[in-house]
Amino acid sequence: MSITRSLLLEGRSVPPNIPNAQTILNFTLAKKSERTISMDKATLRHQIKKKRPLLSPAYYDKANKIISNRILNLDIFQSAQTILAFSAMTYEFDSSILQQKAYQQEKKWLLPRVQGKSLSLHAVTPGQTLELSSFGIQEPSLSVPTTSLQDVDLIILPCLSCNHFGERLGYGGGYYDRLLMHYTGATLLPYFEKLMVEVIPTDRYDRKADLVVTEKGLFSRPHF
Ligand SMILES: Nc1nc2c(c(=O)[nH]1)N(C=O)[C@@H](CNc1ccc(C(=O)N[C@@H](CCC(=O)O)C(=O)O)cc1)CN2
Ligand SMILES: Nc1ncnc2c1ncn2[C@@H]1O[C@H](COP(=O)(O)OP(=O)(O)OP(=O)(O)O)[C@@H](O)[C@H]1O
Repeated sequence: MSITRSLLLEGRSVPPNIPNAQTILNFTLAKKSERTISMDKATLRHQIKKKRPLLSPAYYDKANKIISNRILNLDIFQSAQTILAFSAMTYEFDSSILQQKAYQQEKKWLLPRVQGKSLSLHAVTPGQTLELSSFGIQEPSLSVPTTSLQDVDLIILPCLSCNHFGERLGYGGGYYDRLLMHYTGATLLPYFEKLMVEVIPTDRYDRKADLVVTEKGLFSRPHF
């Protein structure tokens, strides 16, 4: 029985400023489950990081080429004028083939730079020198002009793992979750089938990618 109900049954008045016991319980359960989700994410990150080096360089190379070709054929890529991609770390999808094509088609190619808790978006030109960040990522230097998120037509997302529904697991910084909160355009998630899982732990901030592109095919998220 709730505290409120037992107070009422006893004929006592309920102080208006004390939260209902059920509310407190719900809050506690919600908090707990957020902690559980975050622990599940950490466990999955650990598992995937252990698995990545076991796959052959030939697998990554072949899958990367197939995925790149699939993306080059997509309307969403062909029509995008301004694309936000990322500089690949080891075992990540490498978008170099797409970048070359984008320049040939006079598209703007943006790379993110970590700025505290957020990402600034910089338009990089062919051959431009990048800087190694503290996370070990090649980033544009601060002096490279920034572009507003509103001008981005397509975001190519990085991940450590994902599923065919477009749910992604990143490195745990929450950078893309925060960025995507302010973005309404298209998102693509290129990834390797062998590092994907069926269930990705997600919290209320996680947003699904519109389209997952793997060496096996294209997977778009159901709209319901
Ligand atoms: N290529 C790439 N760039 C990106 C991201 C990403 O996931 N991939 N990010 C996505 O948000 C942002 C940077 N966020 C990051 C947050 C944490 C770690 C991290 O913990 N790195 C490990 C080592 C990584 C590895 O396994 O090689 C570390 O520093 O110990 C990396 C990136 C912006 N740029
Ligand atoms: N918009 C937001 N506002 C507040 N907290 C957020 C927001 N987005 C994510 N977070 C929090 O940031 C933390 C890291 O999030 P999460 O583990 O999902 O990162 P990730 O998706 O793996 O990383 P990334 O987005 O950088 O690839 C979580 O505690 C999450 O709840």
